[in-house]
Amino acid sequence: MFSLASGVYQTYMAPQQVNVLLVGASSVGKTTLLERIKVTQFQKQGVVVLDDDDSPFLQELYQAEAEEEEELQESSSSLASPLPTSLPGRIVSRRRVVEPRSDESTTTTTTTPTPRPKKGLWVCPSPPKYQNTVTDDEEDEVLLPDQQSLETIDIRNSATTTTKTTTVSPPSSLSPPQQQYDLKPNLRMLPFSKIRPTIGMNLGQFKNIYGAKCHVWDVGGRLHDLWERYYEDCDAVLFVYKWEEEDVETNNNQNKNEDDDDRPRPPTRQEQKVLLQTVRQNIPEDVPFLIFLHSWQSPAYERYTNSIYRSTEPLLPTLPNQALCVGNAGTGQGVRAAMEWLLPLAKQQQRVRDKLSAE
Ligand SMILES: Nc1nc2c(ncn2[C@@H]2O[C@H](COP(=O)(O)OP(=O)(O)OP(=O)(O)O)[C@@H](O)[C@H]2O)c(=O)[nH]1
Ligand SMILES: [Mg+2]
Repeated sequence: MFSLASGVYQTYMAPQQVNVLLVGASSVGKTTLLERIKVTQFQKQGVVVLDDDDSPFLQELYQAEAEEEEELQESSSSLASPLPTSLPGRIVSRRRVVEPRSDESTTTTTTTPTPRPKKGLWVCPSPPKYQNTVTDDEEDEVLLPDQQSLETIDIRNSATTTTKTTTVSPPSSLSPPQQQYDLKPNLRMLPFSKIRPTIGMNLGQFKNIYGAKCHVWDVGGRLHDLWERYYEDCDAVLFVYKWEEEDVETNNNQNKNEDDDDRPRPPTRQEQKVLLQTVRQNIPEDVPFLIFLHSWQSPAYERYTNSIYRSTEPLLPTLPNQALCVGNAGTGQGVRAAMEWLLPLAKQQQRVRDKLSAE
């Protein structure tokens, strides 16, 4: 009887499981991003994925795009006009955006008609709610800091070899000093010094983010030959691309952290692009694909957002389920926005796939 009940639960009521493949070159901050996701406050309910051009949220995006273009025009005449500092993350996607549930403050209707983006790309500023919005008190999906664990699986031998390392709550003096975004109450991210190069794979398991049980596979950059083992089973891809103003070829020495001798040198733009193309070519178009432009210079990041988009134009989305998001794993900037784009869409696409295969 129990097995019948659990079968019914698994089939009809259990949250959908979404497998997210987290890849990118070595030392670009994938594991740091995973650690950030662990301490980020996400919504538990699902959000609705919309295609509808007339949604209030989209109207808001169009408005933001129009304002940004105006700003750009102004800034071309006066050079030093920084972007507003209130945008913790941005998403550019070709087609879909996520519509928060109606109780969210972002669904404000605009009375005046707003022009559409001219570039054919949607620039999505994170709604104001992303600014340190720690509102949900329920804390059941992420382990407390002193229980945090990083499950490392050695994929070179087989998936059966599993080692588990337990990490301890970091002393406050070690935590990154910058402003933190969307941090869960009473949690702190693992300090950078505790994040070591990944030899194998780290698995992050989340009980409920946007109504989905989420598994994040963080696969080490130096083992990129083995990434293909994961392509078939993933429902979404999070590709971390480290963005810097200058290519590392010209400032490699500045990039090297002290006591990081076991780390490979940071990848060049060209190396990252080749990797990105390789992964992109192997992932079907219907699988949501988010490029997370990881900008380490968080405080100056708002000032550079536009130049980031311009200098990374070849990365801009060309496929329907692809998006580009600028963020920072160290501070959490843009992380919530990225997951809010990725997970609901992954859930939706998974349902479409299941339906098609059942027919
Ligand atoms: N200042 C700063 N440093 C960061 C940030 N993210 C990562 N780092 C540093 O970069 C190092 C490498 O980050 P990881 O997350 O281990 O990189 P990775 O992509 O997982 O690398 P592999 O596991 O080798 O593939 C960390 O130990 C940090 O010291 C960031 O947002 N800001
Ligand atoms: Mg790693």
